[in-house]
Amino acid sequence: MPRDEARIAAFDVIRAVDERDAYANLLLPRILRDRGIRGRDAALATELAYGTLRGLGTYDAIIETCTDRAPDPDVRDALRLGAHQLLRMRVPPHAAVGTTVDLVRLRVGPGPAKFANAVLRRIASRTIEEWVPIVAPDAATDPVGHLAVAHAHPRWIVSAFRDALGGDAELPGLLDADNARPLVTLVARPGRSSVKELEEAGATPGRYSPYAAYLREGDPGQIEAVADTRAAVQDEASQLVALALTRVPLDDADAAAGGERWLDMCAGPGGKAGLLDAIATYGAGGPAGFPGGARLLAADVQFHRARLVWQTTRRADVITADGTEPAWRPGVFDRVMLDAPCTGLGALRRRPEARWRRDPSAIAELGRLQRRLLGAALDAVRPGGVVAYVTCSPHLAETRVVVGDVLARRGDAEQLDARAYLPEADGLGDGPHAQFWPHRHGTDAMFLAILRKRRP
Ligand SMILES: C[S@@+](CC[C@H](N)C(=O)[O-])C[C@H]1O[C@@H](n2cnc3c(N)ncnc32)[C@H](O)[C@@H]1O
Repeated sequence: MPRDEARIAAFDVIRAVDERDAYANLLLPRILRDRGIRGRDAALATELAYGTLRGLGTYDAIIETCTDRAPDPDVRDALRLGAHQLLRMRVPPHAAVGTTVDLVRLRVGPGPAKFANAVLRRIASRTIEEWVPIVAPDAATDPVGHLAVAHAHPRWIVSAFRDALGGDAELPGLLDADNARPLVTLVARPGRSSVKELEEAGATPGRYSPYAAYLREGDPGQIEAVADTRAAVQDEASQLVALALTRVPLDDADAAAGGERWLDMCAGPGGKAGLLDAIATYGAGGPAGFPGGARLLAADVQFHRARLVWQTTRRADVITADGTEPAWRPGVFDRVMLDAPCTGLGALRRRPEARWRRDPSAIAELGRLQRRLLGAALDAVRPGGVVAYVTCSPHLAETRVVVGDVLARRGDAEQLDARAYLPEADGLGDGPHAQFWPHRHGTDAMFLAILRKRRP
């Protein structure tokens, strides 16, 4: 019988994530390439690995109900993989059970295979709709706990999303959007590529960003414009927050004199810097857009991430520097992008295991760093200049609270209505900040606040 390469690959990825904190989105492509797994088998391995990792919380609750002793970690990983096939994929039960038992026999041994067989049969006795009321807290008395198990998210993340959304109504939609594979979105960097060029390579125009194109199938790395950094993979909200910064008018004498100076303070790996570099050089390409002729300095505290920025930009100056101990003179920049280090809770759909790894205790420390960086960004910008504070997280403690605290502490900045610079998108919230959402916009949950430094 031929070896079930797709399931073996998925199992090996799940084991590596569990055992040594590997990143599935880095490891899986390597395993597929090294083992020559392509086409439908590669697609199956991806769905098995990513789907299982996303659903861990739900599957573990069900496995616990179906066992009288805790399984060894390798057996538990196989049971999780089997549970995903039984409960969320259209794999016939006999095939899901049989292939998982074979996998346990191959990778662990014959004794555990018998045990796995018994547990999987119990799991297969109910559908996911029947299991959830059994293993999840009651929805009426503990709605957050219920959603956490039903939609496979840690409870603290569901709570944080509920706070950021301001209620329960949209929560199931948001959690479902996190569980779906995101579209691959490309950016055609203006002056260097065009949406038309990406369309010719098989993509379709994006919904919001004038530079976006969706790639429904195929490897983006094979597209010529992507291979030579004229285009790139970039979430549409990421494109829009960078564009928004360049749209804020600086209608005063300082801006008119000579070209503008821009700073991207936390630039690695260079998604936003790549777009800002192209707009700085060639202009935004639209009637109201920035006309070009600016100079971008891109910095990151980590050398290897600064290197990635250097590889993806053309004209920008790129340095390794700590934004909290600036390597630049204060008050010299017209526009500053601060895409702050954050929990990344807005991009959970991209990294299947990330939700189970994030630790709420990191928020306090990140919050201190975010406040210091935002203070430093305001120091770096000249009076009349603007700062974009961006996070790929909707968590209030990383977004509104940080901006509110920094504004309250210093009297030299005011918040603009960021939504005014994002006319393409609605549903961005009550302002003055803008909050994108996966379930509303099909983008990451990106947050943008725009601050203007007051004149003395
Ligand atoms: C959210 S990522 C930026 C993503 C990037 N703007 C993009 O679009 O590709 C945050 C970055 O901040 C960097 N960073 C963290 N602390 C920093 C500091 N004190 N100064 C400068 N960069 C820092 C991290 O190395 C990381 O690359």
